[in-house]
Formats: sequence, structure tokens, C-alpha cells
Amino acid sequence: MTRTPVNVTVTGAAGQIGYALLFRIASGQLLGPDVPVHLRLLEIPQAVKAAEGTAMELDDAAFPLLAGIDVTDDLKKAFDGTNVALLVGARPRTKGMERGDLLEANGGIFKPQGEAINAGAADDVRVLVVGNPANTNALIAKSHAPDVPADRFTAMTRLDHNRAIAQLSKKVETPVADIKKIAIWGNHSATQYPDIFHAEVAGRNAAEVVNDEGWLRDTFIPTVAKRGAAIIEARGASSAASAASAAIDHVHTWVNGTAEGDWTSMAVVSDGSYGVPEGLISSFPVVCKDGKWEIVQGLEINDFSRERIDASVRELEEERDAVRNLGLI
Ligand SMILES: NC(=O)c1ccc[n+]([C@@H]2O[C@H](COP(=O)([O-])OP(=O)(O)OC[C@H]3O[C@@H](n4cnc5c(N)ncnc54)[C@H](O)[C@@H]3O)[C@@H](O)[C@H]2O)c1
Ligand SMILES: O=C(O)C[C@H](O)C(=O)O
Repeated sequence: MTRTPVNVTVTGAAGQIGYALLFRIASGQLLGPDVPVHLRLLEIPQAVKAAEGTAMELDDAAFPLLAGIDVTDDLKKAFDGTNVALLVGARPRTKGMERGDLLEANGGIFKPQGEAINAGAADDVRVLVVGNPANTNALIAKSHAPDVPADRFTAMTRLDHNRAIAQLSKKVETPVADIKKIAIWGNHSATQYPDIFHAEVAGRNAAEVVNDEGWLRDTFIPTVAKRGAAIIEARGASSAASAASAAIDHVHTWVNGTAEGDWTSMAVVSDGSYGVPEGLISSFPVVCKDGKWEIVQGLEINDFSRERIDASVRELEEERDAVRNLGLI
């Protein structure tokens, strides 16, 4: 191991996603097979012991790329010098909780984490917010990190992107590897818009191959957008291994680039592209190169897509206004 280890912070490390995620990071799947990692596991005090148990198991796996593990409930220790921050831990919605209560509770988590990243993270820090409501939590964290370039704060819609590929693959009976240029627009919520109008199935336009607007409207879009709820219904717990896998994909693609002739979906700070108000953290099709993302430009948006993108963006504006009214941004 010759390279300096990359510091990777994972919050909510004792949770379900954390358990699926940490072993894949330690095995080299996040950054690559030749990149050693030093893990920082952040938890709330009552879950530190459980995170220490996970750290013991990570030791026991004897991963050659794992250079060290710290377990802490201290934000400074978790984020000082961090290069990659995966913000997974969040306050889940519990019975009787309104959306505003959820936003406020999460503001209490993502504001101090944004401040700690601002104060101590490495200059090249990249942040992925997984904890829900992911887009708005990312907006809160970004708002409290004025010294970190805004393009370093992203939220996860890669799970939705992967779900859309899987559903389309089944419909057209074509392997997932032959499906390119799916796009997720808007919020990681039931209003998101999975778009196949620019997608390709083995080089052919996906919407033309499908040629079934009824399926698109009544099956594909709701299946992808409500998949999280369907998993909760079936498993009795929210998606964990698939979410961890998508988090690995998100950071790996960001750092190592999108494949030639393809793009991915990431929730990133809007520059006003496609009429999405500047500053919102909204999902777009992006290409990644040299460790940076760029929103794919020049796509023609038909009326069907426009209506759905606008609806999801409206929801993001409402969330932004709610956290603004709570003084969180
Ligand atoms: N963006 C996506 O695609 C996506 C997909 C699946 C799940 N999620 C979200 O990811 C989050 C985590 O899911 P999970 O299944 O791992 O939940 P979980 O409840 O199993 O684990 C969450 C962990 O976060 C910890 N935590 C809470 N507050 C914290 C804080 N301030 N600092 C550090 N840790 C803290 C908890 O102690 C817990 O161990 C949830 O918000 C879930 O809705 C997002
Ligand atoms: O939908 C949820 O609440 C969980 C998660 O965000 C998911 O998409 O699986």
C-alpha cells in the first residue's frame, strides 16, 4: 500500500445502509482496487457501541485496502480532513410526524454536519447525502459550508436511476448493460420523473422501442417513483443493500467518470438549466469527467416530460421554502 489513504466518513454507520455500505468501501469498490481508505464512522452516542461492533467485523475481514477505522460521535473527529463524506444517518419519519417536523429534525443533523465539513474537511471533499429527504438535507448542509464549492454537495438519485434501468430492461427484455442514458429529474421522492425519451436500448431510442405511452405513464413511472415504499411494504424496512450499492455507484462514477456514450443521474446544485431554479439541489442527467460532474445540456424536453419535471421541482421549492422559514438555510 503506497498511496496515502483516502479518508471516507460514513454517518449513520450503525444503520442498515451503513452495514451494507462499509464492507464494500473497505473492499475497494468505492474508489478503486488500488486506493487505500481510512474509515471514519459517525454515530449518535447511543449507537456508537453498535458501530464499534461493525468496526470489529471490518477488522475481521482483513481487507488489504483498509488502512484504519475510527468510530466517533464527535463531528470534528468525523469530518476533519475527510475526502469523501457519505451522509447516511438521518431522522426517519415516525408516527404523527408532519413533513415540517421531519425537515426540522433533519435540519438539526445536516446544519452542524455542513458546518463541520466547512471547518475541517479536505480541500477536495466530495459529499453525498443519502439520508432523506436527501435533496433538501443536501441543501441544508451546503448552506452551512460557504467555503466549500457548491458543486461538492450532491444527493442520491442513483438508486432511482438503477431502478429505472432495471424496469426498462425487463420490459424490453434487453440486458441492463445495453440500456444507456436514463435520466432522473427532480426530487428523490414520489414526484421524481424517470425519463426514457433520451434513453437507448441497444443503441435504439428507448421510447420508440417501448412504443407504449400507457405503460410509461401508468406502470413505469409509478413503479420507479414508488419503489422505495414498495420495498418498505415487502421487507418491513427501507431499502438498504440496493441503496448502499447506489451510493457506491454514485461516488465511483463521480470520481472515475461516466462511460463514453452514457450519463448518470445525480441530484446537484442547479445552475438554472432546464428551468430548474438556481441553487436548488435537483436531479439531472450528468456526465462525470476528471472528478467533476456537468449537467447534460441541450436535451429536448417534450410536454409530457416538462409537466413532470415541473411538478417535482415545485416540491423541491416547497421544501426549500419550509427549511428557509425554519431558519435552517
Ligand atoms: N436517497 C436514497 O435513495 C435512499 C435510499 C434508501 C434509504 N435512504 C435514507 O437513508 C437513511 C438511512 O437509512 P437506513 O436504512 O440506514 O436507516 P437506519 O435507521 O437503519 O440507520 C440510520 C442510522 O443513522 C444514525 N443517526 C441518526 N442521526 C444521526 C446523526 N446525527 N449522526 C450520525 N448518525 C445518526 C442512527 O443512529 C442509525 O444508526 C434514511 O433517511 C433513509 O430514508 C435514502
Ligand atoms: O422511499 C423511501 O422512503 C426509502 C428510500 O428513499 C428508497 O427510495 O428506497
